[in-house]
Amino acid sequence: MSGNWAIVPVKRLEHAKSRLALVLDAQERRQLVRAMLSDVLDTLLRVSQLDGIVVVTSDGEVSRLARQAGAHLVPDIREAGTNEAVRQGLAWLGSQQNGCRLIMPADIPFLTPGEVANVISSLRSHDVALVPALRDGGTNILGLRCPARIEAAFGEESFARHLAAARAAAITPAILDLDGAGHDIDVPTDLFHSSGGEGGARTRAVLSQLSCGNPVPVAVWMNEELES
Ligand SMILES: Nc1nc2c(ncn2[C@@H]2O[C@H](COP(=O)(O)OP(=O)(O)OP(=O)(O)O)[C@@H](O)[C@H]2O)c(=O)[nH]1
Ligand SMILES: O=C(O)[C@H](O)COP(=O)(O)O
Repeated sequence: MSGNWAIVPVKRLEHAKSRLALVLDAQERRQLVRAMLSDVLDTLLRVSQLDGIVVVTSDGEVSRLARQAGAHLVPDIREAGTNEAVRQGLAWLGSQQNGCRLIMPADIPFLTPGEVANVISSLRSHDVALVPALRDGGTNILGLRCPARIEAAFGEESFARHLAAARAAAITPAILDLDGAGHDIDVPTDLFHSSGGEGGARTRAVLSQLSCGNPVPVAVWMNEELES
């Protein structure tokens, strides 16, 4: 056993992707979150260096998806945001002296098995690994070698916060700029920038359907955005 685990916090579907409400209705947002989560779990299952995946959620549908994918479920009894959910996942795994924890949001569908393996490898020589979001100052993967020496600080500009926390602990983090893992889908323009490469089959299918099946709202938004 490697002691390497992934932790994926997922909020209730009815609250997910609120920043996409401008262009996608509730059903479309649910459909997109399900596709992205399924792509992330499929990718993680293909990483032989991982012992398992923990999904932290209070949503019944997400729980079913996670179980079908072979993930371990931790009920989110607090529903108090990403960092509290991560803490519940870390607590369930318990502290250990070997291995690592890879913490990531459910909205990075273009993640690849090779990228995950690279993050795990980097934690052989670093206590912390960070994969920045390509666009918004977020952290798309927080890697922690066990026992963890810094805490999750997800949220606005989280990459800078994780960097500062590492430095405060006299840690030089590994920083991995990754095309797949770095692309999260949060705001409407992210819907149009699906990166090339492998991964994200379900998400790409949903995105193409949304752009084909619902051109008006998105086109109107994009047009207004481009004109503003
Ligand atoms: N279990 C759990 N996961 C959460 C919670 N809040 C956020 N998350 C998850 O943490 C990750 C980052 O979440 P956010 O970016 O804040 O939420 P989002 O649904 O992706 O997007 P917005 O609603 O537009 O902010 C995503 O995987 C979320 O599903 C929570 O209270 N509980
Ligand atoms: O850095 C973070 O908080 C997570 O990656 C989520 O960021 P997001 O709100 O940009 O999805």
